[in-house]
Amino acid sequence: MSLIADAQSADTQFHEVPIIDLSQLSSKDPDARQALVAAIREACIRVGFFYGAFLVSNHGIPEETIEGAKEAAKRFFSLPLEKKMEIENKKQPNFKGYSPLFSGKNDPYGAADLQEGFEFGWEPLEGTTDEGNKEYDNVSGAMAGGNVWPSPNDAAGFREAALKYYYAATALGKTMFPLFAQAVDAPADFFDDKTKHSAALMRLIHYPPQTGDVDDRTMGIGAHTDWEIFTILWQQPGIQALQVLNSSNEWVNAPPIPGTLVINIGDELARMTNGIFKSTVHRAVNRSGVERYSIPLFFGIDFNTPLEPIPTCVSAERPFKYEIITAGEYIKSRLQATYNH
Ligand SMILES: O=C(O)CCC(=O)C(=O)O
Ligand SMILES: [Fe+2]
Repeated sequence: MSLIADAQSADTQFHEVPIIDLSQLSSKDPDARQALVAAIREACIRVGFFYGAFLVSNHGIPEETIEGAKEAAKRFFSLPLEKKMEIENKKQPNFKGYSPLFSGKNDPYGAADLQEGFEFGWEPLEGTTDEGNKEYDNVSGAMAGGNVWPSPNDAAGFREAALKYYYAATALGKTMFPLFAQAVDAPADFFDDKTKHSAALMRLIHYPPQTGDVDDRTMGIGAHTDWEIFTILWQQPGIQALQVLNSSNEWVNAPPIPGTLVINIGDELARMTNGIFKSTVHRAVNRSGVERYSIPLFFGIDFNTPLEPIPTCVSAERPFKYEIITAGEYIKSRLQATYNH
């Protein structure tokens, strides 16, 4: 069946987030590849979220890299507020840096978010090679501007640990673009010329425990969709916080599952697929009584690239329904709406 016919006949109800085994991510076996592409297509049409499971192989983000980033985040967030505010995101043209508690409001109809975060994009790390990213250009367009970091005197090793995770997660992400392309019947290399510069933004998030006398409306992150092509999310083991909205407006829990990462579609890919792939609403609330950390990597197409339709996703009966703007213009407008509320 064609992609559009598949999308029209799909049952878009779900009561759990599907698990897809990505161990065969780089397999050259055509049958294994086809099965994987079909599973991704089905999950992205129906749910917009899946757990990428790595039952046989590791996902390429070593446990010590995850642990290093989480520990670095812990140390950074425990700094005095005035230190963190020196690199406040609102002082930067592209909202990189630190966002304090209640500074973001992801759900315009909800309360401000009970979380603090630190956001950054690609930059080289001395003494390592990151071959895929040599052409990176962060000087032009809507998202121009580099990263800001806490002083090494305050947060020794923070930048190194954060960038190490970033490289591992973007390397994994690069292997996923061909899958998403094939899942919409586009050539496997469809995203290659649109992802030369790693327009991936990584966020370290700290959710204080939300206990006692708290407003029911308060969320760690209010109901929202992500903005890029897809997100790779690491969530702290053992704590239920993330929830995904189904088409009956019920919140479906997406607890952490060991050996998996959560992968979800963002608005850029929903737009490029003309709504065939879902950018699904989700939220997180930490009522566990203990601190929670999570690390999303939001992997978009290059900021100066327009969000144009993928040809297989439009037809005479299904014309493109979005205004064409660049990825950078889109991301910048979402950042402004979230932090200048
Ligand atoms: O912390 C989580 O589990 C979700 C975070 C999230 O949805 C986001 O930052 O966009
Ligand atoms: Fe999100």
